[in-house]
Amino acid sequence: MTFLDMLRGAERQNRSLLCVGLDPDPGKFPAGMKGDASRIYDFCAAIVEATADLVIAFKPQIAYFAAHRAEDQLERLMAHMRAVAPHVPVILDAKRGDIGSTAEQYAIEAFERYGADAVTLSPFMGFDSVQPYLKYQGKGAFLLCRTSNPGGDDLQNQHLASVDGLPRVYEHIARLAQGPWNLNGQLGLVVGATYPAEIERVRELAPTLPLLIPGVGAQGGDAVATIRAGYRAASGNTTGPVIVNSSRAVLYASPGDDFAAAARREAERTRALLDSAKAG
Ligand SMILES: O=c1ccn([C@@H]2O[C@H](COP(=O)(O)O)[C@@H](O)[C@H]2O)c(=O)[nH]1
Repeated sequence: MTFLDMLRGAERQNRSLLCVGLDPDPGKFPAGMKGDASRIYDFCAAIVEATADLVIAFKPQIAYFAAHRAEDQLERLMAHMRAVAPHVPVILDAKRGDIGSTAEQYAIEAFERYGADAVTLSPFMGFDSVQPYLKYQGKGAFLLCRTSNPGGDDLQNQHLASVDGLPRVYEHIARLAQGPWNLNGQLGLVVGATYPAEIERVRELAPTLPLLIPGVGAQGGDAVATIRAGYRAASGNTTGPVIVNSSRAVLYASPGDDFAAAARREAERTRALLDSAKAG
């Protein structure tokens, strides 16, 4: 089954557009675990178990594991997600981007070592830096397009004088991903919930691509505006799904031992908000 099939299946089965991001920070764990990096797996596994029926995807952010020498815990977590939620795709947020030979190694890391269904990539180094990931049939690759941080303006919002129509960089990325770069229909785009107008523009330029949209919750992105800008009711397989990520707001909904139950409540609340915005 391809990443896109899984995504559509999880959206249907869990009636959700919410992706729970797994950004484990031991400094924010509840009292019994606080500061203990050896409990990263336990913390994330509890979140996964509490939200497995509420999400369209999970998105572990690799930096939060690597920074604590916890790659082995990420491997265990990937296996756990497969066991607890086999219908939910996992997007490894790695933001890789390097020359082809190195990209081949990063692709092995994402798809063979961790068994991810999709990965996030920087398109900055061009198509040959993306191509190695596309050799993995059915796997997804999300290119950073219009990111959620204010500094995204520094490059992504600049005009490209060398391209017809003087598009902004993020518009050019969207066109490449919808068109010539998308050899086997594996590409998607990352667009920040903090910029609904740009989500709308990207949706216009890339109508069939899945959009991974971080920035609701802790970054203050507007969930309702996000859905209005990026969600289009499905017509067959030609409409690109939207995947709205929230990490810290879900993970740290309570500082106490009830963190998993609180995460579930926050995930339910966000899922309902996204769902209600589809109607409006
Ligand atoms: O443009 C981007 C691309 C990726 N991210 C990642 O998403 C989560 C957001 O976490 P929150 O706690 O919900 O703010 C995090 O892993 C980022 O690395 C992003 O925020 N913006």
